[in-house]
Amino acid sequence: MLIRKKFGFESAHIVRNCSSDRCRRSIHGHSYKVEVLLEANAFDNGQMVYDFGLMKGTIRDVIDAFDHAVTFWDSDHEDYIELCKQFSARWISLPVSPSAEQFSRVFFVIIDALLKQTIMQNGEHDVVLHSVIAHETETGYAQCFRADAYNPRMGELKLEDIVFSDQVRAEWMDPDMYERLKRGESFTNPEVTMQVHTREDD
Ligand SMILES: Nc1nc2c(c(=O)[nH]1)N=C([C@H](O)[C@H](O)COP(=O)(O)OP(=O)(O)OP(=O)(O)O)CN2
Repeated sequence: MLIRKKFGFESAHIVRNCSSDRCRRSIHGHSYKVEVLLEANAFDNGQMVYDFGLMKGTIRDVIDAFDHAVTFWDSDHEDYIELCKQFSARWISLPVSPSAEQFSRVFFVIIDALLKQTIMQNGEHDVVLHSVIAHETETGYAQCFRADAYNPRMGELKLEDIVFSDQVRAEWMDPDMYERLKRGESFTNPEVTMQVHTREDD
């Protein structure tokens, strides 16, 4: 069975070398929607694949990192990268260009690692990431499946090559979360989560 949880963030970028002129050489922003699809063949103690509330921990933090941030390709012009860092406290550097396709791959690789390193507490069974959908606009989206995430022909995505600015990390529940993820440390789920409403929950 599949479950799907939707998140949102507002972010700015340029996508170099694409066909759309407005997109390739002008900084512009989108109200992104990201759908995270999880899969399992059995239920937890609450007869769920995975409690939606649990997805509002590290998974939400990683997606929210991109909110009110500028995301750039680390192969972009060095002057542009320098200006992004100088004039935006919140920035993310990616080893790939920030197209909808690459956003969906970036989220897949990070969330996949998070899930693999999460110690479940409520009888969850073999919960795996099925896919990630990144909606760039109301009409355009990309969906990344496992084979896409780890496909070197689409660009190699290593956790250590994705860099979050100091301000982004400072706003996480655990500012050390991404460093812990890269070190392969475990994340233990809370036994109970407290309800915190977000726009997407309404
Ligand atoms: N396959 C992709 N195509 C395009 C991407 C992308 O990430 N993957 N990105 C862009 C630009 O970022 C652009 O801003 C969005 O393009 P588009 O969908 O054409 O945007 P509109 O605002 O014009 O959307 P409409 O709903 O069609 O008005 C370009 N292409």
